[in-house]
Amino acid sequence: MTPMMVDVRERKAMIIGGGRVAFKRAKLLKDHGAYVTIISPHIIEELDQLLRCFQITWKNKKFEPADLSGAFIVVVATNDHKENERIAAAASEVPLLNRADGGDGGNLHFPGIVSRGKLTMAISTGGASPMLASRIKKRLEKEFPSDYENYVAFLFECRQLLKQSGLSKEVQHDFLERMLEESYQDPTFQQKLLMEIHKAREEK
Ligand SMILES: C[C@@]1(CC(=O)O)c2cc3[nH]c(cc4nc(cc5[nH]c(cc(n2)[C@H]1CCC(=O)O)[C@@](C)(CC(=O)O)[C@@H]5CCC(=O)O)C(CC(=O)O)=C4CCC(=O)O)c(CCC(=O)O)c3CC(=O)O
Ligand SMILES: NC(=O)C1=CN([C@@H]2O[C@H](COP(=O)(O)OP(=O)(O)OC[C@H]3O[C@@H](n4cnc5c(N)ncnc54)[C@H](O)[C@@H]3O)[C@@H](O)[C@H]2O)C=CC1
Repeated sequence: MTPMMVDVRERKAMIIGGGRVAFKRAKLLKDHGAYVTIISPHIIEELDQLLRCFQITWKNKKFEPADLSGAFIVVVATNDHKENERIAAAASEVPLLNRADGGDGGNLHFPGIVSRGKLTMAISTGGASPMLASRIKKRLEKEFPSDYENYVAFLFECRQLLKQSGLSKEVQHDFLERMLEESYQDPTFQQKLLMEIHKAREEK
């Protein structure tokens, strides 16, 4: 498996199954702007609440191949292995196919994810130990607390400013390196560096 980032905005995502795994995938895909449809004769309470809060379609029925029409991504997440096999075979033409049960035919695994604004860390063990992925995820969540996203936003702002600055590549590179020094996690120092970049741009 090759790690990649996929843009699912305004793409059709079909999730077959209505349990805990379906809930996790529906939330993730909806958060990233996909049009999500759940196909399952039964859904858990958390999923029911998610449907009420967000625009997610629920087809209260068992899977049929016609359900896959126009799908960009299919998540096979029923608790019936034979049924999962049948769905995966019917979805062979769908660009992205995930099998929550790890069975054959899929070309996509969901990793453990830690997001801090524009920073994304994804952990996959390739089926060796999802629990290890979960442990590593918890370690990363501690190492990068939720306010780390502000620092990432600062880095983004600096880099955008530099790219439009007309400053020489060498000077840009110096700033790009400097902004990674630990002191710039402090908002006061961030402001100082932003002002320095503005000044360098004006004096150019
Ligand atoms: C192939 C994959 C499916 C996919 O790509 O969707 C898959 C498959 C299966 N998982 C199973 C079980 C568990 N999965 C977890 C946890 C996570 N599982 C995740 C991903 C993946 N799991 C993909 C591979 C990625 C990889 O290997 O690293 C994580 C990383 C991301 C996420 O799910 O969001 C998330 C951790 C991060 C987080 O916490 O966010 C736990 C632990 C827990 O819940 O604490 C258990 C119980 C312990 C155990 O069984 O090991 C079973 C057996 C089911 C059964 O026995 O019925 C199968 C089927 C099989 O055996 O392959
Ligand atoms: N990726 C992961 O993290 C994990 C993956 N798994 C795997 O994912 C699968 C689903 O796990 P859970 O969500 O915990 O199961 P679950 O038992 O909570 O839910 C299964 C859902 O499938 C639905 N379903 C059954 N037959 C169907 C059909 N023909 N058409 C449509 N829907 C149907 C049921 O109504 C139910 O909503 C399991 O096969 C398991 O092997 C399980 C745990 C973790």
